[in-house]
Amino acid sequence: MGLVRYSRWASRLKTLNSQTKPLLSSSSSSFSSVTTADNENPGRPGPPPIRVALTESFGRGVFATRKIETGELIHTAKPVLSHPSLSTIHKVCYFCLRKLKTTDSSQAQRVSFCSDECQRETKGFHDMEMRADWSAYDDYCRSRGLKYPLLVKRLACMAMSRAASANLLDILQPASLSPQMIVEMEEGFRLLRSAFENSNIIGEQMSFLTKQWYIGILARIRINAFRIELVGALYDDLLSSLAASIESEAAVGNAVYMLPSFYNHDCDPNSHIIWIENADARLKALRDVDEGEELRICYIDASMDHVARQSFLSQGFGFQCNCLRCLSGD
Ligand SMILES: C[S@@+](CC[C@H](N)C(=O)[O-])C[C@H]1O[C@@H](n2cnc3c(N)ncnc32)[C@H](O)[C@@H]1O
Repeated sequence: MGLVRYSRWASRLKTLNSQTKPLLSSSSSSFSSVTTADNENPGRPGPPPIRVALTESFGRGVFATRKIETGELIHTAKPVLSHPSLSTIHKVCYFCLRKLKTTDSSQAQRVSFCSDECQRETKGFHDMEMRADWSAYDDYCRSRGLKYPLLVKRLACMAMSRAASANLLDILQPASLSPQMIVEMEEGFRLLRSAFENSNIIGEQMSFLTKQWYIGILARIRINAFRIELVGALYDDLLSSLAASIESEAAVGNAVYMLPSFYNHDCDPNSHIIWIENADARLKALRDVDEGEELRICYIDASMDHVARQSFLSQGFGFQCNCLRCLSGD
């Protein structure tokens, strides 16, 4: 998924499903780190004004539980899984993806952190990562231009060090995969497993690491991972008014979130997701949203024409877009 760069359609997605039964409450403990200002108690964070419920035709979606105003911060979210791109790995914090102020060329082979806090957060799984030789796995990703296997590697290390459950992503919708995609993933699985085996990590710690697990995680990451492009703090106010039409810098990495993964796509979205300085996501309203209206973001560059958008969504995410803009042929 990527930043929204374009939005011009008038909203017609009104009052969808205001009676729907919530599947997940936004204050649920499984969505730690989701915060917003409470209008009745200014200055005090309250539960965000959203709920996850079934939509009429796109599975689960996110709905406003009250009127939300243009530019309002709906909620923030911390990633449950993140990894820098291989090209930025020595330029950004290995945990939060914040750009590092200085990079020490004598330490070019080592990853760095922006703070002691980020280093502490990674302690368990980073120690596990350091025990194995990842050169063959990283070469496999680099030579094929793959980024998602890096997230699988990190989740595997988190699960082995008990920093996260191996089932962490089970709640997310998986992509349907073609037999050819599965064959291509098998090579990655073999390399991941042998990196652990060669570092003498064996037994119970590795019992979850089956081919089925590896493919299941990649299937979920394929639909739910976000490509992180940082816009920088100075852009925040501008973004509220210009609806994300500002070009951001190249991706610093990829990440998976829980609540943002339930936002459906629209080629004329009423909300968007942005990253200011690190992988902490901010979901903001692009226009006024009524209570009960579904909140949707744009997964791709909305300035593309109809054919290009459908092709991107079909090839990248495996679905045909049925938003109002596409249905109108625009
Ligand atoms: C990131 S998930 C969004 C949450 C998902 N609906 C769920 O139940 O978990 C993306 C998936 O939602 C569905 N979807 C989202 N936006 C859609 C759209 N505009 N048209 C058709 N299907 C859509 C597709 O199945 C897509 O693969």
